[in-house]
Amino acid sequence: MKLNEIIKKIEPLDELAKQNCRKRWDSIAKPLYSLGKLEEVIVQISGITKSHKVKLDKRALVIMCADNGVVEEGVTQVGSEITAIVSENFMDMNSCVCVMAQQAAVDVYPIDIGIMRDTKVPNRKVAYGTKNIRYEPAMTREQAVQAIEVGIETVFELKEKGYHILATGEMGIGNTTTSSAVSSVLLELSPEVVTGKGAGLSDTGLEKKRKVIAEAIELHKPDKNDPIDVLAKVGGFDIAGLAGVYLGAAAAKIPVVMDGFISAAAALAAVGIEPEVIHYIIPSHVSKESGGKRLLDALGKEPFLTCDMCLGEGTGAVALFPLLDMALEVYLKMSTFEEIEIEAYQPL
Ligand SMILES: O=C(O)c1ccc[n+]([C@@H]2O[C@H](COP(=O)([O-])O)[C@@H](O)[C@H]2O)c1
Ligand SMILES: Cc1cc2nc[nH]c2cc1C
Repeated sequence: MKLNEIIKKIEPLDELAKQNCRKRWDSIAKPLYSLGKLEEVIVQISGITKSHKVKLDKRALVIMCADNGVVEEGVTQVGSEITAIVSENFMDMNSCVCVMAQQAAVDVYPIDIGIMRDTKVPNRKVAYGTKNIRYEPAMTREQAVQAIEVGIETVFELKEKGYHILATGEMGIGNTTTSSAVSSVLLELSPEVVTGKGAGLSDTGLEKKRKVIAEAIELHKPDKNDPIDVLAKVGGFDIAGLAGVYLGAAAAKIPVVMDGFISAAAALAAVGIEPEVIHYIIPSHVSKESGGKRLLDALGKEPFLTCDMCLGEGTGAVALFPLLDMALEVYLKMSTFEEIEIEAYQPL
């Protein structure tokens, strides 16, 4: 599925469906707007799906798994080999997000979009890891587009399987370095401001990480007005794949729940490619990673959850589903003022 054709399919949300959804909320026997963002998110989903009859029965988490050449520079606490190990654990439902997803009835779809060795994870590899951005662009522009298209195709495969809502997740040692680099360029903020410790880096490691990011940006000069250039030069296959998930979801009219820092960096790139995508994205939590809040602010999204999480894998996104379920139950099942009044006037 070609990126250019997908972009053309992305439309504004359906205002009539949103109005009908709002009417239903306003008829429910409770104070107006009293479920706040839980009401708004159901209205958003009705606009995305073009129907006030909102359904969230079938939900899938897409986990883009990939390695990053920049790990050679000592910007992470653990080595690249961990990416493959954790990614294969997804297949055995043996990771934090898998436990959470089972609890929230979310199906888990890990994808090997560029792990550095062969794995038992479904293979959509663009390459065996990216290049080290300190010396070379992470990937070619063609590879960035290919990774985006993997994300788009994944969405359409899941649509075919009947999924009503998607969530984003990723696994890739070193991907907070690439996400920070992408954020630094797209937000026009220094690496100091947007770069944190990722998965448990030391203070000296953090200094090194910021320096490596600054050097990579200086060397490759990514064009902030061209998000594909930014993804190709200082991003990763996982981030590009997730950007494709947002673009694909918007084209397929499927709501997509965004996870933490890496997922938000990918969202910023996707919105840079096609601004209308923003309306199809549902935020979940604010990552504890330094740039997490900055990215949400730039996307104009407020988190539902502030849990100081920074695990990745899609854990924050999956954590939102029980809340979405409660909101939808009230929306679908609660009596209206009219119904209650009629009951109240029934003779005893
Ligand atoms: O999503 C987040 O907010 C987040 C913040 C920090 C770390 N992570 C996870 O940790 C890994 C990246 O950390 P690092 O230090 O290797 O760049 C990667 O597999 C992510 O899923 C995720
Ligand atoms: C063990 C481990 C699990 C992860 N899950 C997401 N990122 C991770 C990083 C590490 C190190």
